[in-house]
Amino acid sequence: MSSAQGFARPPLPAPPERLSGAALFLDLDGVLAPLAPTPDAVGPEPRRTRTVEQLTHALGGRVAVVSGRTLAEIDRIVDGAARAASGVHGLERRRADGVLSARDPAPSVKTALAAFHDFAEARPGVLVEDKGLSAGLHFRQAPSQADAALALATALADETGLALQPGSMVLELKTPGADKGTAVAAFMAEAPFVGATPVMVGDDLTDEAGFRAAEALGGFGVLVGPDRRTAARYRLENVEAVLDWLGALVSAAVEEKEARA
Ligand SMILES: O=P(O)(O)OC[C@H]1O[C@H](O[C@H]2O[C@H](CO)[C@@H](O)[C@H](O)[C@H]2O)[C@H](O)[C@@H](O)[C@@H]1O
Repeated sequence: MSSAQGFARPPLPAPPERLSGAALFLDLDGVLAPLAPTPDAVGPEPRRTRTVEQLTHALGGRVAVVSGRTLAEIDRIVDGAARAASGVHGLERRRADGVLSARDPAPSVKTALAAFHDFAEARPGVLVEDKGLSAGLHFRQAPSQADAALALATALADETGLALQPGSMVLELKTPGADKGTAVAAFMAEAPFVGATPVMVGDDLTDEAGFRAAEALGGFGVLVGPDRRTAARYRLENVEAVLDWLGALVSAAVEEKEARA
């Protein structure tokens, strides 16, 4: 992005197509799946499922989906292909060996949900998402409500102590205490991730914590979508480019294994 757009640095390059000893942390919406009008409109897609399966195999299991969605939603959308996964912005996690852990939901998530439902009732197109550990207020289909939604969510965050997580045409109030960075760090302390180079791939503000964690642990972030102020070191244009790049990583890992055999 140019200095005329607010900061001065060269455009971010595309990531390398060969990564030895990498661990991949993949965001879901906007990275593995194109954005859709509503959360429910995103469903399983064979190329996505195959790519996550092949990558997991090629990297010896060092792949996790790290999403704002719940684990149940991740499993629905990637059709069970993600062995390791973290849901609700780091608040719940399934290790590669299947062990589950989650924060206790803050009781005030229910207060936020009630207020979001009251808000949505009077505003066609606004949707409320109940994720247990967090409450989401979606306005993709009612963009004129963005300012009012922000005012409500900000006031509720002040009142309840819930963490405000802005996303793509969504505002979430979540149980405090974790983010995608803490999820990446937790995976990296366990088998089969320990000792690998973490690579976080994401598009959203919630992914910045993951980019920073990957950098701090000797790896890097890959931003998906338009360039912006970011902690990521590389950039890919869209979901199609992500799937192509992951496919190239699979081929390179297979070649490397064959050369060693
Ligand atoms: O961390 P992610 O995997 O990127 O999840 C972020 C949020 O994704 C979902 O909402 C977004 O995608 C929807 C479907 O494309 C879209 O309709 C919505 O406007 C986006 O904000 C999901 O519903 C949220 O729970 C996730 O936090």
